[in-house]
Amino acid sequence: MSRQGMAAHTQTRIRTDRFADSYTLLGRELGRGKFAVVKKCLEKATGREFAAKFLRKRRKGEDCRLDIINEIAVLELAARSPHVVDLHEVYETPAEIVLVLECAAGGEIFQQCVAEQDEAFTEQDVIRLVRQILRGVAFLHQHNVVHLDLKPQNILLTSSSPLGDIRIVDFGLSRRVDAVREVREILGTPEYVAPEVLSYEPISTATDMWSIGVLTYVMLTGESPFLGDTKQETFLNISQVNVQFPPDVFQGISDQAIDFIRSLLVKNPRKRAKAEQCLQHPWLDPAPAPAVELAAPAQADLEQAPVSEGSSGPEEDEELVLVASYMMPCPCRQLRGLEVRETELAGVRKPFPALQEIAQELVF
Ligand SMILES: Nc1ncnc2c1ncn2[C@@H]1O[C@H](COP(=O)(O)OP(=O)(O)OP(=O)(O)O)[C@@H](O)[C@H]1O
Repeated sequence: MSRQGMAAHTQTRIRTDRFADSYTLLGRELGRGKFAVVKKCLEKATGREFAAKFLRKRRKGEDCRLDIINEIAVLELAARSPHVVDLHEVYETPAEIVLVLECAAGGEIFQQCVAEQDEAFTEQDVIRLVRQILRGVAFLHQHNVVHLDLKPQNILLTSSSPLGDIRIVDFGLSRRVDAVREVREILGTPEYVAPEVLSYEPISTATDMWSIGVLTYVMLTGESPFLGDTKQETFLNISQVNVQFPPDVFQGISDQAIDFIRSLLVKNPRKRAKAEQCLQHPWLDPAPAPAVELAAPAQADLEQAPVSEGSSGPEEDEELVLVASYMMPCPCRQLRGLEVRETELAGVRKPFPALQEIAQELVF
């Protein structure tokens, strides 16, 4: 893998004492990727729960320690964003590096993306969560870092019921964009990669924005817009921007949501909306209601205002106000599980696959 755009240093002290002396592993795995397994653990000294990500240093016969150092450096840089998972500690053994991360107990948003109607996200949920994803990604982009693997499996929740807040994870493919001149290999997960990645054109912050367009489509409908029966079909759909918004699939979803997705699924990266612009899209940032004279609330009322369980700070308080201004009901999943839609692309595109069918592989 190209090392262009990768950080070579970290600030976190890398501990070489035994992880097991300070942490107890709990229960089953939280998840796994190609070269890592993530397990819940308890810090003995504090009783706090964390997620330990055990990363193999040797992969396919190659020493990949520097890839992990880059992942750590990006997590350090993003420590000030509340929407990126926190890095607590790092351990190293001869074979592995262990990242002790904040535990995002609500799991992957993927579960809700493919859930039945009752448990699936409503449009209001998606608005709140996409706003948080954009804030996290805008933070990275302001620091010239691209994630390059944004997909529902890498967007976690602090809690699932009640629906908590977003934590972005897996910075294994992240790069500094100012240092990347060309990409010699195709990075990312097939369904979410941008056309420029497939045509070996330069990657940029816009590459993540494409993935956010795909992600939003999946969060709202449970369907993957470009997924074909084969990787080749998926790539063809992406490079031709073969995207449909069938009325049955989008029943009950606002036109503004579709407009938002369209602003991101644009072939020319320069014409794609940027993270900061997206945050101002009317779908996410409705124009303020005409000024109405409201009686100022009494101080006592302010002090007793209820706090949302999913709230993690002043930013979420602001969101409560915005969410309250969206009153449109949205039965996003009315047609979930019914027939596959018939479109011109019926032979090419297929509905979102079941969890176990997802190939979480890199493309080379
Ligand atoms: N901090 C966390 N809290 C809870 N679960 C987590 C956390 N970090 C990762 N996971 C779970 O573990 C899975 C794998 O983690 P991650 O994507 O970081 O591994 P990876 O090996 O880098 O993956 P990939 O092969 O897709 O690049 C995630 O999809 C998620 O389900």
